[in-house]
Amino acid sequence: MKQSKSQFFSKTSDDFASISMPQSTPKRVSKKVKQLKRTPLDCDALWGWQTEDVASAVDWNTLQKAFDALVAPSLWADKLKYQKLVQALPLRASGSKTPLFDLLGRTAVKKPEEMSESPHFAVSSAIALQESPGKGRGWFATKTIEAGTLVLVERPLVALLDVEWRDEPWADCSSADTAALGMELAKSFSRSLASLLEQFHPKEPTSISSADSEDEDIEALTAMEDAVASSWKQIDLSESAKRRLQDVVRLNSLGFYTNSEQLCHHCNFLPLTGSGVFALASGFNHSCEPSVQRFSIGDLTAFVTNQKLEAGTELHITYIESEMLRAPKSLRSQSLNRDFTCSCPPCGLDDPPELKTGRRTFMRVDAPVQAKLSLLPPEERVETIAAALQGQMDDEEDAEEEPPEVDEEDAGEATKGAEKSEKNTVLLGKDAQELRVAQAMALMQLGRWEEALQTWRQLAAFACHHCPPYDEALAVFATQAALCALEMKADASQYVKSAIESHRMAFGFDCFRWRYQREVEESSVSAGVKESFLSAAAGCPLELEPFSKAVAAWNFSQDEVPPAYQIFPS
Ligand SMILES: C[S@@+](CC[C@H](N)C(=O)[O-])C[C@H]1O[C@@H](n2cnc3c(N)ncnc32)[C@H](O)[C@@H]1O
Repeated sequence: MKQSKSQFFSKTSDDFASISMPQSTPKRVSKKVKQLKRTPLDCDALWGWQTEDVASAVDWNTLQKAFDALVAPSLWADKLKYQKLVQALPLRASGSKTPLFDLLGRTAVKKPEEMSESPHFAVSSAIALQESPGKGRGWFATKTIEAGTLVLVERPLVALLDVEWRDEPWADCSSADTAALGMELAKSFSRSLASLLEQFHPKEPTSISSADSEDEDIEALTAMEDAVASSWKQIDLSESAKRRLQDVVRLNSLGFYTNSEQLCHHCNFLPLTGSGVFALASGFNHSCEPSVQRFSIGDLTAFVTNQKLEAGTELHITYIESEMLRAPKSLRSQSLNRDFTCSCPPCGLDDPPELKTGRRTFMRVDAPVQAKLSLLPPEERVETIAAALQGQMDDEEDAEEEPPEVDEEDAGEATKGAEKSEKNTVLLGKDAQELRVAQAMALMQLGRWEEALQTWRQLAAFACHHCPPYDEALAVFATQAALCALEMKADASQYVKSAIESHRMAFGFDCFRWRYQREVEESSVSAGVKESFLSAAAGCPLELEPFSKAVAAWNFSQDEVPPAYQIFPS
């Protein structure tokens, strides 16, 4: 199932309805955290390419070959460490060689010949870091940028793979990923890194806590705090400066996930999942109407515009999942759980009254629910999911009750409402999408191609109507729809075209065949259909259309577009 992305996380933020990947059960070993030696990071030696056209400047061929070699089974069996990943995935590009500090507004002290061997980033010369009123720094367009433009590819300054800390006794703590990354930062600490991080947000330690201490295992939490304290012990900084740096990690780290939108073989890439602090990407502010989306190849993370941007416009990403962006404001801000209140246009709108009154129960489609569903025979899975999409749950355990979010001025109204209202069950769009994916896959397993096609169309309709333009999931939904249509011996050309074009726009360059070959090979359709699809995709001309035209080509009926969220009883 699609992996949820935590963006500049606070991973505790969306645990009220998390859709997390099933993770391998951490081994409970009570061992001391290994203090691995790291060379202090020399940020003065970091540089990258500044260029007008990032997509053509990057040497994708070399990168793709290196990636394929990395994930080839013989190498894949090794326990991967982040340091190995960095060496294995080269970022080669062209353009003007620019020291990192120059882009951050401080002149680099090193001469070009003293710079490191490999570049750290490739950035568009059409964007610049500037002051963003009320938000600190932000990235702005300095000239018109078209939709589907790659503006930045960057390797993190400091990063860690999740598999590197999953065996720690504190791995289940809600802020374990941030703590692990903070410890990694301490290990690579240097003067130049300190100087670079001075420009990062926040400037002072914050009081917002990342841990949801109510449900935490106190022993594990203490072990984690001890490990963090021990890793910072050797660093010659005040306690407040150390706390600030841990906040810098918490408020600036980005998770990276390879091929996260794919459905048939995403598990192959789980060992590549990690998180890092990026020098340039940490300048992106949040909006619930983001104009930039991202994807990763290992730790190399790329940022692509999803709409045309005029000079002077700020580029935003989303810090929450794209399927949450049309959820009610109170749920979005709960998911965001950050040190700011979003003031984007949708955040100016009020929530529907039924969400302000009474008690609400969320239907969660998280890892345990997904695991339970996957154990059901396909027919039963299809029926169970159909019932769940109508708000019927067998298992009260799969629901999570929450008090309503109430504005002070609505409090009187809400109390009145609570007395008379029944309990509402909320099915968020992101959970409904997970259910539909599981349903469509089960229908394909059963050879019920027509119903599967209808479900893939609904998934695509949701992505087109409730997610930012060219959501990455659209490519996979269109691919699966095409495979079903081909099994039905129906015309699949529109779906193939949509898969190729939406993929090009979401990923900023044409790499569909490279990314999707395996996804298609692992699908449950016949070998002949796989072959037909791949040859149709190879022969499909790339005609990029405006998003509205690309959506119109699907010809969705009104009934096919699922709501952004549902409240039962409706
Ligand atoms: C990853 S940093 C983004 C860059 C940051 N503005 C800076 O000056 O370094 C995240 C922080 O930026 C601020 N921020 C991001 N999006 C914002 C928004 N929409 N409104 C206000 N502040 C925002 C918040 O303080 C947040 O914790």
